[in-house]
Amino acid sequence: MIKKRRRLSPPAPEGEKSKRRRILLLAHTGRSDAIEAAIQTCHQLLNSDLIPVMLRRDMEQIEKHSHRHQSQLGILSNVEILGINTELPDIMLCMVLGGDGSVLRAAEFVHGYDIPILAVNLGHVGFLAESERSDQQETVQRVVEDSYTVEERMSIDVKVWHNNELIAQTWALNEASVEKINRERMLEAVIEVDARPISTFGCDGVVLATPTGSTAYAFSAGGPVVWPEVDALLLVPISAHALFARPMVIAPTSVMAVEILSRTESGGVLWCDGRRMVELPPGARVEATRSPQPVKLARVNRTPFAERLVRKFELPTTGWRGPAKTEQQHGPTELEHQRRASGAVTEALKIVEPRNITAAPPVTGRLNINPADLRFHRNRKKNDDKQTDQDTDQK
Ligand SMILES: NC(=O)c1ccc[n+]([C@@H]2O[C@H](COP(=O)([O-])OP(=O)(O)OC[C@H]3O[C@@H](n4cnc5c(N)ncnc54)[C@H](O)[C@@H]3O)[C@@H](O)[C@H]2O)c1
Ligand SMILES: Nc1ncnc2c1ncn2[C@@H]1O[C@H](COP(=O)(O)OP(=O)(O)OP(=O)(O)O)[C@@H](O)[C@H]1O
Repeated sequence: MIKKRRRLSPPAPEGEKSKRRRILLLAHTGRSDAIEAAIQTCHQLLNSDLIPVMLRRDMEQIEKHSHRHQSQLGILSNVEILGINTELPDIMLCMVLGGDGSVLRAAEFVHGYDIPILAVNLGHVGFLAESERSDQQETVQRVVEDSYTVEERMSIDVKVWHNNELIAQTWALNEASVEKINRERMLEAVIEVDARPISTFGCDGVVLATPTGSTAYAFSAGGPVVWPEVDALLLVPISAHALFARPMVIAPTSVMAVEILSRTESGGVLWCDGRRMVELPPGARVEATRSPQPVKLARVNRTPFAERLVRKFELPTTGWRGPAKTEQQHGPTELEHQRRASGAVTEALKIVEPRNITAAPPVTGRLNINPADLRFHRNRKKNDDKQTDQDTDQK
C-alpha cells in the first residue's frame, strides 16, 4: 500500500544539508524493467519525503533509455547525484533493482560504509535479493517506514603476495577464486590452511568462499551449502586432478592460502565476486581471512534460508508431508484408529537388541499369531529333540 502523495519538503537553506533520509538507488540500467522500477521508486520515495540518490552514469542511462516521454522524467531533477550533491556517509540504505550481479556491484560501492543493501530481484536468480519484482512497492514502503531488519554477512579480506611482497589487497562477499589463465594448461597449486600445506595438485582453480558464496561458484565446484549464520570459511578445488580434492570447511579464524607453484610457467588469475581481478604470476600466493567488515543486507521478510534455497534453486519437494505431528497435538491418525480397531498391535513394538542389559519392555496388546503355526513349531521342536536323543544313544 502506498500512502497518499505528500508535498515535497522545502529545500534546506543554502549551505545546510537537509536531514531527509537519503536512499542510494542502484538499478541495472541495461534492463528496461529495472529502469522503469527505478523511476517508480524515485516517485514513491519523493512522495514520502525521502531523497533518492543515484550515480550520474545510471541517471544518464535512465534518461536515455526510458520509454517514458521526456515530460514524465521531470521527477529526476529531484534526485541527488552521488559525489555531487551528496556523499556515501549521508546514505541511509542502498536499494538495488537487479540480480545478484547488481547486489555484488552495490556491495562494492558501499564497502567500508555502514550502509545496508536491500535488493528487489529484477535479474534471473536473485539469490541475494530480498524481494521479487511483484513486491517492489511494498518493499519501498518498508524503507519509507524504516521497517526492516539488518543481517550481517561475512566477507573475506584477500591479499596477494609475490616474492614476499604484498602486490594486491582486496575483499569479497562471495568468494576469491584463483583460476588458471591458460585454457590448455592446468594450474599447479598448493593449498594451505594456517601455514600448513594440505595438498598440491593440478586443477582449474581453487575457490576460497564465505557462507554467502557457498551457493555461488563454490556450489558449482561441488562445495557444501552453508547456512548464512554459520561462521566458517570454505576452500573448494575446481576440477582438481587428484585423489584428494575434497571441499573443506575451515574455522573462521583461519588463514586459507593458495600458492601457484613457481616450477610451472603458467600463472593464474584471481577474481573476487567476479568483479575485482588480479593477475597472478607463477609463485604468487593468495591469502584469505575473515574480514572485520561484514556486508549488511536489509531484510523485510523473515523467510528461512531453507525456503530461499528451495525457491531459488527450484528444488523438488513433492512428497514432503510436513514435520511429524505428535498424537497429543493432533489425536490419533485415521490409520492408527484402524490399527487399534483391528486389535493387531496396540503399541509400537520396541526392538531391544541382545546387548541391551535392561529388561525388555513388555509387549502390550495381542499379537496376531495363528494357533496352527504354534502347533507346527511345537511339533517340529519335539521331532528335533527326539532326533538328538537317538543320535546320542547311537554314540
Ligand atoms: N561456474 C560458476 O558457477 C561460476 C563461474 C564464475 C563466476 N560465478 C559466480 O558469479 C558471481 C558473480 O555474479 P554475476 O551475477 O556478476 O555474474 P554472472 O552474471 O556470470 O552470474 C553468475 C550466476 O551466479 C549467481 N550468483 C551470484 N552470487 C550468488 C550467490 N551468493 N548465491 C547464489 N547464486 C549466486 C547469479 O545469480 C548468476 O546466476 C561470482 O561471485 C561467482 O560466485 C560462478
Ligand atoms: N547500472 C549498471 N551498469 C553496468 N553494469 C551493471 C549495472 N547494473 C548491473 N550491472 C552488471 O550487469 C551484470 C548482470 O547483472 P545482474 O546479475 O544484476 O543480472 P542477472 O545476471 O540477470 O541476474 P542474476 O545474477 O540474479 O542471474 C553484473 O555484472 C552487474 O554488475
